[in-house]
Amino acid sequence: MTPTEADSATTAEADSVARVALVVARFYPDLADEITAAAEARVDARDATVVERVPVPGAYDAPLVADRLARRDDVDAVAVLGVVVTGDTDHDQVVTHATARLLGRVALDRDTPVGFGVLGPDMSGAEAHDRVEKAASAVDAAIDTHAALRSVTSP
Ligand SMILES: Nc1c(NC[C@H](O)[C@H](O)[C@H](O)CO)[nH]c(=O)[nH]c1=O
Ligand SMILES: CC(=O)[C@@H](O)COP(=O)(O)O
Repeated sequence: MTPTEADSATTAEADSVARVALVVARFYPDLADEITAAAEARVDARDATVVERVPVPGAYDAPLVADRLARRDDVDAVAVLGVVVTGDTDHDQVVTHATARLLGRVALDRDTPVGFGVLGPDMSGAEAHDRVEKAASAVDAAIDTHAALRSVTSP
């Protein structure tokens, strides 16, 4: 292989590595740590790379940060991770539905995949613990959507 061929092969390889940003709602810190570890394992399994990890206080605070990250040229996809647990009121419904809706807007406005890895509503902490892998699968969804976009975008 000539140096020029080697360079273009390296560039093509770099181009195919999805660059993922993680936004982590830390409202329940232990669960957030579990989900982050699982999400980073998914990134590794996909031969992708984490370009940024940004903690936010709660799920509802994630869309603004996801939007800022989705504007960046070095971010191919964003995954938002967190847990919304049921309390005494319907606060969990309000937070989860608003977060989901706003994150959908980020994806469309920024033309960037935003994986939804927020567990809840109608969920206890124990149930969330059992669903850590489901939250982490938002990474796969974001990477797969990035690949889908590449396949349908005109050169
Ligand atoms: N109850 C939960 C929240 N609530 C907090 C909001 O997400 C937000 O931080 C607050 O309203 C200030 O903007 N967040 C979670 O992630 N999980 C919950 O169970
Ligand atoms: C339990 C929580 O973290 C949150 O969903 C809010 O709880 P509450 O409905 O009791 O205000």
